[in-house]
Amino acid sequence: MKAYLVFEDGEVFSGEWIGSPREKAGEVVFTTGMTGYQEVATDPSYAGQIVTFTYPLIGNYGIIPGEEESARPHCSGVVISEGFDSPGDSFGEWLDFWGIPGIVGVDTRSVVKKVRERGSLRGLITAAPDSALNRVTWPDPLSREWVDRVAVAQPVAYPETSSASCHMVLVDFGYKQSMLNALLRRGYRVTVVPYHWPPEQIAALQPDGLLFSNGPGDPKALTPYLSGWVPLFRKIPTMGICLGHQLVALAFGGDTERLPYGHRGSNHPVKEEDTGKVWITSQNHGYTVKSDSLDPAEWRVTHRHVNDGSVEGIIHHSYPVRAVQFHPEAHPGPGDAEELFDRFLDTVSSGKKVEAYG
Ligand SMILES: NC(=O)CC[C@H](N)C(=O)O
Repeated sequence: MKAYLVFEDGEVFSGEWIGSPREKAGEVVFTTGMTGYQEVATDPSYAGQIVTFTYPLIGNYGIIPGEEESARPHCSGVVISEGFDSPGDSFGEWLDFWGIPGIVGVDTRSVVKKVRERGSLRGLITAAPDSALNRVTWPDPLSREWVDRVAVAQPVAYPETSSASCHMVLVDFGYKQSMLNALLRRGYRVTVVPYHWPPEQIAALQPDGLLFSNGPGDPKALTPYLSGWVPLFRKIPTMGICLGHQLVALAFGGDTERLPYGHRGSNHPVKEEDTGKVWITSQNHGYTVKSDSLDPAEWRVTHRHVNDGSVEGIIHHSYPVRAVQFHPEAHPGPGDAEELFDRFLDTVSSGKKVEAYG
């Protein structure tokens, strides 16, 4: 069956259907990872987005149980150059099962060039391109609906029973499984809590540390939930990742803005300002913390993107709070930055002050 990717400016790309035969709209983004299509599709941060894979062959190693980043795929659709379906564990059948449409056989280089030149654009995967733009309702990234769709509604404890003395609270905006795994692997007991819980309710759990998770949409959609966090940040070692990083900055009066077309992929170079070391990082974000929006008397920028100089990491001078825009848990992508968990958790377990883990 023919499928079409219709951009909001009217340009149409054609291909063949893959996955579920239903029309869906979303922000068209691209990811440059060479592998990891299953992790990308199940990363809750992609909710509301149509993901274009720049790697030309997708589906070639099937679906691998246990590699999901959450219980199901969340993206609105996928755009693929060449698809490969291995019988029995086919990416296309898996997308179909979960109701996600896709288009294959597309000139993805041209799609990516368009998004890079025009900036972030919305699009629609459809079988009827002619009247498509008249009937579409575009998803609103400033809606909290995206986070509500993917985040927990009730607290969940991991493992179910644990004698671990160190307790981490993961404030959930749509966390990736590998973020939770990174904590469990290091022997922590973790409670995942809904993002809308007031800080006092979270403090009552007596966490030794807080992790603010990744998540979909515009961080400013969450600003009503950020008041009251700063006093907690003063006392409890906290790390923010991706959306969590943006929210930590907003909670302290910083500002965020949209990048022209985002950073998504497993090959983003990030420089650690202190050491000059460059890590190759896994990324998936469309927004960024504005460089000059944080008070330098309070904050130091620890990491910057090598390509565009955007802020990739921050640390507070006196509170035990740090945050990174990239994904130290990787999945998909290289583990260069994984040591950040160890630095953070060192501080959590020893009660050391922030200076020790910069
Ligand atoms: N992976 C994430 O947490 C993404 C954060 C935010 N939704 C952005 O696109 O910038």
